[in-house]
Amino acid sequence: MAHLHIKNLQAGYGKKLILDNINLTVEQGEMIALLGPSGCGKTTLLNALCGFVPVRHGEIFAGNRAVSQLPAEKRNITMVFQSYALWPHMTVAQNIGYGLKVQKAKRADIDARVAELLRIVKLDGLEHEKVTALSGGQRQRVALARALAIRPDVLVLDEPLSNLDAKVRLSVRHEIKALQKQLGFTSLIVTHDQEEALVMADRIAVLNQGKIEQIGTPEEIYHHPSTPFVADFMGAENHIEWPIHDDAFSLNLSNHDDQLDIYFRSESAVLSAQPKSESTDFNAGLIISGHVEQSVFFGNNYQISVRCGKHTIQADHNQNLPEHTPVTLRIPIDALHVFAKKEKHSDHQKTNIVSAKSMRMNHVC
Ligand SMILES: Nc1ncnc2c1ncn2[C@@H]1O[C@H](COP(=O)(O)OP(=O)(O)OP(=O)(O)O)[C@@H](O)[C@H]1O
Repeated sequence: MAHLHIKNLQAGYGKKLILDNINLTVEQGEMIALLGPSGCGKTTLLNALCGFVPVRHGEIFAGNRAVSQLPAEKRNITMVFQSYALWPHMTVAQNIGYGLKVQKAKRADIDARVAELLRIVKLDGLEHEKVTALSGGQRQRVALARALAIRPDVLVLDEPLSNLDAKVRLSVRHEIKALQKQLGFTSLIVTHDQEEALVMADRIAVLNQGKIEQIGTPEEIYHHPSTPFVADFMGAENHIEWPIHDDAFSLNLSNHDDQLDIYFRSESAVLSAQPKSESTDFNAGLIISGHVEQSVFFGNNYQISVRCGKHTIQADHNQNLPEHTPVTLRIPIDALHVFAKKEKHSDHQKTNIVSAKSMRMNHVC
């Protein structure tokens, strides 16, 4: 399969501009997940690639072909839809072979390709079934096989797993990933499930309001978010603005003038069920004192809501704690996502955590 190159792409509906200056390269055989909140433009981007939404500006290259002015059927970019979009009156084999039939391929070639794909998606034996007789997971495999049958340059998948129940979803997720590695298809997958993106994608592009905020490997996006939006979206749900005039919070910083936004995950907060004391190591990161407001069981641990002055901080803990228990939280410097606030009307700037760590700790707030 070919690689995909999207250059300065703008697209929208009527006068409404939805995608603004999208630049993205998907390498041959790579899977990129488009991740972002509802309405940020993920589906619009897939539709623009497939030719269902016109491109206003910019260019799309699939392989070395400029395709953005071609009609949908000439682009060789195929979509797997959330709702499967199978023909209900056709059998599994007829659905899979449909695209080849439209292309007027020879009967024998269609049969051979259909048989190959039935094997690949593990549906052999079901070729004569009506698709209405299949489970959701099986239908999605038919949809995938149908999309792959025509050997597209690029495969795009729009929330392909969201109609499946949780258990089937996990297995189909792994099947698609394994197929992608085995067949080496170039693909873009839309999801708003962050775990799905982390597990399936080679790289993740996080979209916010029609723009790409960050592109990187799952590890980069998870551990090194480059903007407050990405940090928050990827699960660093605790947010404080620094400086904070509250004795419950202590953080040693060398530069007292910094205006910072600090994000961290509940899993990074180390909780001890005792109040802050003389023996607390204030150089050990962000130290927060408070009391338990709520404790919720999550299976492998408890999520504890800790009231700290005006803030409520979420921390994971291995034990249930009664309401009002005094606690101290420690968040290591490495686990803090720190962003310097810039002038009004300009963006945040990522502050290098490593340099924050190496700062001389000379001030306890
Ligand atoms: N056919 C349409 N006509 C006008 N506006 C549309 C149309 N389709 C989508 N939009 C608008 O475009 C914006 C982006 O929609 P899009 O479906 O691309 O978002 P999304 O990120 O895929 O959202 P979701 O995760 O909810 O599917 C939204 O504001 C939406 O209301």
